Amino acid sequence: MNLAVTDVRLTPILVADPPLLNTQGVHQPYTPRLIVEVVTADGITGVGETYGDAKYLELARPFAERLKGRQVSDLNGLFTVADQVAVDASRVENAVDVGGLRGVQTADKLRLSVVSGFEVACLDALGKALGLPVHTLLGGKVRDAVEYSAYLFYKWAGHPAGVPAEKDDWGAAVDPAGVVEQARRFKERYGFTSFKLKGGVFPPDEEIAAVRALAEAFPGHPLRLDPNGAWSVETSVKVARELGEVLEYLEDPALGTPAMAEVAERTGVPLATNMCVTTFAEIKEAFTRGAVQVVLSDHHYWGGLRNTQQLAAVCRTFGVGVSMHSNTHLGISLAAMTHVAATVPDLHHACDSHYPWQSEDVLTERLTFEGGKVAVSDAPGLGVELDRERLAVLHRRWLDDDGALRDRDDAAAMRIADPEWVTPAMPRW
Ligand SMILES: O=C([O-])C(=O)C[C@H](O)[C@@H](O)C(=O)[O-]
Ligand SMILES: [Mg+2]
Repeated sequence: MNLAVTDVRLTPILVADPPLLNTQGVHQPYTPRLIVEVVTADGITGVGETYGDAKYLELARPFAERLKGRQVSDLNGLFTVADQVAVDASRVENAVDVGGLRGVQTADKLRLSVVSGFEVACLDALGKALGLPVHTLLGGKVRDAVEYSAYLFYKWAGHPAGVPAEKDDWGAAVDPAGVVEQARRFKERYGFTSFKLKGGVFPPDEEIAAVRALAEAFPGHPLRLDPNGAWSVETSVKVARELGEVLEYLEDPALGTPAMAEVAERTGVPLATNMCVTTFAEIKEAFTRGAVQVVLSDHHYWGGLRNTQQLAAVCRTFGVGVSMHSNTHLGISLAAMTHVAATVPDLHHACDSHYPWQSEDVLTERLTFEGGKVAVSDAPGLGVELDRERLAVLHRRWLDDDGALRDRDDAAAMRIADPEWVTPAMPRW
């Protein structure tokens, strides 16, 4: 068996995205992703996926060159390769990514996001070479299916008139009734029983009303609200007190560890985060101050599946829960999340996934949710197959773009509907 990497293919693509609202603005009609393929000397191809914005591509290209000749089994070596890839200082100057939706932005974190795409591709190739599923390479699954939550968004029925976009059949959701209707559809279509509402879009009282409406429509179902740090400590405390009884947890109500610690202390409502703890370096302060009770790992920016397992071990040590965060992603990443989540013993919260919002994929067969769960594949590797024709179509879209969509910019998309829109200063409320 020859596990040497002989070729690496990087394919940036643009995938359709509905007009989902968040505190920064609204999703653009197409969003960038990067598909990574690693080919071994034996002709086995492994696939991975990560962010596709220009700054990730810039790093992925020299990374791919350095990977050639290395073994797909040399997973630790991926971090050595990452250290050799220079990050342009201007890429980390703003200190936050996508207006903070992915937490702090550092050179290391950019590198880790790139590593994750290659790590998943190497694990897929290694698993195919050995005839073993990725979860076995990670030590073995402890469950046969992974539970996901419905990721509810306030949304418009369509992107602004005149903007080229794909249509979606979810309709609008801009008030409590719309949110409940969306949740019903999520339940009907996928069987989800946990619901997360992306907040920070409307004044807190409107979002409180939406969560109350969900609690009434789905009694006993776990509910979460995530305003992406849009609230002050006082507002967070008020919302936490009003919704404490019905929330499984409140996600990133306020920005930063000190603010989160104060909210946690004053309310006792469990707080989750994918914003204030996004790197190992941020753990110590947050955990010792009791600022977060659940860390939402994202294998993309934590540096892959094995780093996610390490994060889970640290969380376990401190008695902090762990679950999975999601940005827009395709089936390769859902498969990767499912494999790693299957190996985490104490996963007590349904994971987040944007996947139901993605009508397009690069797989021959979409992954499916049954009863809100994705079955853990026992096929070699990730258990997914790339659809080259679809990949080519979505890559063509990326090639044809003038650059406006190659970097995610929710504020720019919002300005098309509202030319006065400026990214809100935080806290917004
Ligand atoms: O849980 C979160 O904070 C996210 O999923 C961040 C995402 O960027 C989400 O807000 C989005 O896609 O609008
Ligand atoms: Mg979040």
